[in-house]
Amino acid sequence: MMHLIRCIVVEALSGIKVVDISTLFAGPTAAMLLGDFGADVVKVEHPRRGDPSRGHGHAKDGVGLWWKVLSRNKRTVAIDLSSEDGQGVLRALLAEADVLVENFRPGTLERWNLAPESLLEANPRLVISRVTGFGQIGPMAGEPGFGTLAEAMSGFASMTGEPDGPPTLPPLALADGIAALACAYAIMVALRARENTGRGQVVDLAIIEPILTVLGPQITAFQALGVIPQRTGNRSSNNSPRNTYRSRDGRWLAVSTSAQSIAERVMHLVGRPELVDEPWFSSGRTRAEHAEELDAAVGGWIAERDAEEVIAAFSEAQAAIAPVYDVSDVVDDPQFRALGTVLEVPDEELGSVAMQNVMFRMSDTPGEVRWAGPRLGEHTDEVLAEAGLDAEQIAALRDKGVVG
Ligand SMILES: CC(C)(COP(=O)(O)OP(=O)(O)OC[C@H]1O[C@@H](n2cnc3c(N)ncnc32)[C@H](O)[C@@H]1OP(=O)(O)O)[C@@H](O)C(=O)NCCC(=O)NCCSC(=O)C(=O)O
Repeated sequence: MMHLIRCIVVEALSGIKVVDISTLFAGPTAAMLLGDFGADVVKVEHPRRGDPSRGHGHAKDGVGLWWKVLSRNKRTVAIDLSSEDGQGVLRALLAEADVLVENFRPGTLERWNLAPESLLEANPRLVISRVTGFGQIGPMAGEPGFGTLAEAMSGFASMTGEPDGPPTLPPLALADGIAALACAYAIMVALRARENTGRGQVVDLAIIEPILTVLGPQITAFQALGVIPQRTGNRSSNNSPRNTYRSRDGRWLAVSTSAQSIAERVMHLVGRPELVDEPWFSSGRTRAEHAEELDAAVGGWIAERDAEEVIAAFSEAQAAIAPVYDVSDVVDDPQFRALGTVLEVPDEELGSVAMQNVMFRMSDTPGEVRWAGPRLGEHTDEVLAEAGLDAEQIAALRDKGVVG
């Protein structure tokens, strides 16, 4: 019997149907993370404009590459949600759905007669995840939001960069990515709650909040001690040596000594064991006050050796070091290769497309990238038929421009 069950349940989230009407990155990434583990994700796009992420970043042969990653494992349906007919089609899709992911500004779903209360009335088991910049309540609720604004408002940018330089934004959608992870987590929590209560619910996820979790104890330290984190470049206020250092052959290497044991091994390795006996060496925070001296010791030692020699010596000493990679190194790296991190996914439009694999390995119900982002409206007929519309109804909606 056990054997039979294991054969049938191959994917962790099979049987979970997700309707993703969100755009750009935070909401769609959350839906992608569910699709990676077997949820049936139906991505809804505007019939004429498509998702804006199709046009973001690099394109090959006119095909957006980010889209290929973001919409992997999803089926795509084009529905104009601003039309009454389109709203009816969405309601039909939601009748059998477990999860709705949306990221319109508060008020937009309501304006489209798709208020969460009415969706829950029709399907009380639905989990509705609302991703916004600032949340559903409060003075900024109605404002358009981007991850960039969250990186600014959370305190992240104020503590990032060189001490004498400007506040620094990351060159990627960092707060969106963090919000996406939180959103996927929130949905799993709500699905688990539904097992207890039998009811779905609304999740209010503001992009400005999950990044605070990553920022750690900054609020706690401020309230307790008045500490305001300052920009420290590559240094950390929590430990030292912690920096990037240049080897003799011109490569950059990153060292961290968050653990006391590692800090001690590093100083023995670089020939400065006496520093370990300094009273200030006994904690990361007090080591950080001596970053100048510690960086000079480690940086000087590394500068006299080639990177390969440095890495081998750190490994031998069981100290922590990593080369600073760019993506060309990532796709070539034996560790990532051993993990199967980089994947080639067959694709009708591009032949094949490389991307990062699912985020972690599971021994019994592993995730899988089954296909890359589909064409606009590729699965409209199939998905609407499953929702109970016949071919004539679909053709009529297509003629009106409601679906594509
Ligand atoms: C992304 C936004 C700033 C876009 O703001 P607005 O353009 O004012 O849109 P609204 O939310 O009010 O939604 C209405 C618009 O949705 C568009 N839209 C999208 N899909 C559809 C479909 N399927 N049907 C009809 N309309 C659609 C359409 O253009 C509507 O405009 P009309 O036709 O005029 O009605 C906002 O949605 C927002 O703050 N979202 C929450 C935070 C978020 O997820 N931000 C992006 C993260 S990515 C990021 O940070 C980054 O890229 O950087």
